[in-house]
Amino acid sequence: MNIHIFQNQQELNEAGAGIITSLVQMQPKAVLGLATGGTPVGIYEELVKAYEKGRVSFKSVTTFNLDEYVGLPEDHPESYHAYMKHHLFSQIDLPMEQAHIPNGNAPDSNAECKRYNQELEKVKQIDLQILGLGHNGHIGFNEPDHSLISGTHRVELKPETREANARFFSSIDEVPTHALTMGVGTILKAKTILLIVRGTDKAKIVHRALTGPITTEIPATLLQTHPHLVVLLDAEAGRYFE
Ligand SMILES: O=P(O)(O)OC[C@H]1O[C@](O)(CO)[C@@H](O)[C@@H]1O
Repeated sequence: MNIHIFQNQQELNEAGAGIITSLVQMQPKAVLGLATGGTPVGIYEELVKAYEKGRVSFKSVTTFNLDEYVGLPEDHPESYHAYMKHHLFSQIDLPMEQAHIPNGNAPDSNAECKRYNQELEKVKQIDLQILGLGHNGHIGFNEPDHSLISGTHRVELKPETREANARFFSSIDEVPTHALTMGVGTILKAKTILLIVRGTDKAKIVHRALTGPITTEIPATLLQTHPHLVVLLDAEAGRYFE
């Protein structure tokens, strides 16, 4: 595991975008696993800048998003479809048929999860999986539980996750109760995982996740088993590592 701690957000964003850009430059057909939420926004901004400067092209890249809310229309501003379009896809040359996001509005969630798993199986491996971290240790929307599911599945969001994400909605009642998420098995199969964590409020959980006993009650602890885990922390999130 490689842990890097940055003194400011810009340095972290540039480092994160630099890792992704270098990969795509070396491997134009790279498969990227993408995350949403507040954490990767600055990194996506830097990726767009790199694209605009002609330093990288995404025309042969394939992407798979980690998750999507169940029941939010795709054009709802807080759907992860809308998020990806806004922060990245509309600003780069990635062909949309190469971008995959679970369909949270599919009439049959199980069939949709199966379809997503089949799409994932068509690519041999995700080359680089970007991950944020939930306050309760979730990765993707794999919430703490007695056991975890390997492939894409439907989950009920924990109250603390809905509370944390309520900041993006006008009230907590609008936060969906369920989501579709890639499973931990798929996440751990990625060749490299790039975990990004920011803020004092995540300092304890990221330290616990990366240094404490492995347990499904803190899904991110499973990342300790990954052979190529790169962790980017801001100084606030990294305070217990110093
Ligand atoms: O980056 P945030 O908004 O703190 O969210 C943490 C994680 O939880 C999620 O909202 C659930 O997947 C992710 O989008 C994010 O990586």
